[in-house]
Amino acid sequence: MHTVTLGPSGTYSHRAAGAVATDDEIEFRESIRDIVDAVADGDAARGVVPIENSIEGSVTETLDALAERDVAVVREVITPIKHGLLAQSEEFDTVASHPQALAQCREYLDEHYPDASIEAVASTARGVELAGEDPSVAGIGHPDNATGDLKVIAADIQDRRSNATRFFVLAPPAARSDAGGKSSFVVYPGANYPGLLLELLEPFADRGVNLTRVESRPSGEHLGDYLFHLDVDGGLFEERTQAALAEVEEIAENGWVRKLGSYDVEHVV
Ligand SMILES: O=C(O)C(=O)C[C@]1(C(=O)O)C=C[C@@H](O)C=C1
Repeated sequence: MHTVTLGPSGTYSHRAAGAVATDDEIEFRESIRDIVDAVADGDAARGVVPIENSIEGSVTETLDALAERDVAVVREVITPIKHGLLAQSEEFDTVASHPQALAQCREYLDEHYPDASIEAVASTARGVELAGEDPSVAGIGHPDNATGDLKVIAADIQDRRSNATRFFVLAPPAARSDAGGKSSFVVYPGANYPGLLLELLEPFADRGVNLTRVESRPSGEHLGDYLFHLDVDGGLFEERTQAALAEVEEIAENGWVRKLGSYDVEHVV
């Protein structure tokens, strides 16, 4: 079975997927939700999705899909993101890319192309594809995608030198593991009272388990109702992580806790 990730060929997700699969094992999907669904439904052995960027923050589509579908996180892949501006010539009036990439280059675009129209498309590679078909369009994406008539008009255009994205490698629930240096959970407390969030975090602090990310997302039930995504520096094989989680499960007894799994981190270029 295949590994699915965001297409077409040449996305940053595709590059990250190279850490877990060879090119002939990779299949492309048009949206993050399609990738999570393919893994949850057993149509793919692995899925690779972006979760967080150092400039733009969380990829909310991923967070929401992970809260809704039962999949395991089995690895984290971190890759540097160095964007190029790719076009047939400097005579373009539209810049097309994935919303995350456009946001990561916002200051550059405001300074150098203040009059350009901005077009959000499904992935960076899709924006570059449009630039290849239409001389009035430039795409933002990895410079290796400058093939055919496309040139790299500018390199390293992200607003910070160190731009990096974390990706999760997803697998069907049966592949969930307690082994690994990090773990991720989604908690829906099903309650709202003063100090609730503090209560949810204290079990980790009490045992010296470092929290590496806390993110709240609307539950979708009603305004002001949230679920929380937690990443911790600790594996579920560790007694301290299990004990902290057991306390969290008690606090969330009117809601639910999803263990996404424990995993190791890999840096790839
Ligand atoms: O469009 C792509 O190339 C993707 O793989 C998506 C994505 C993202 O959603 O964050 C991945 C890495 C970069 O941060 C920009 C875009």
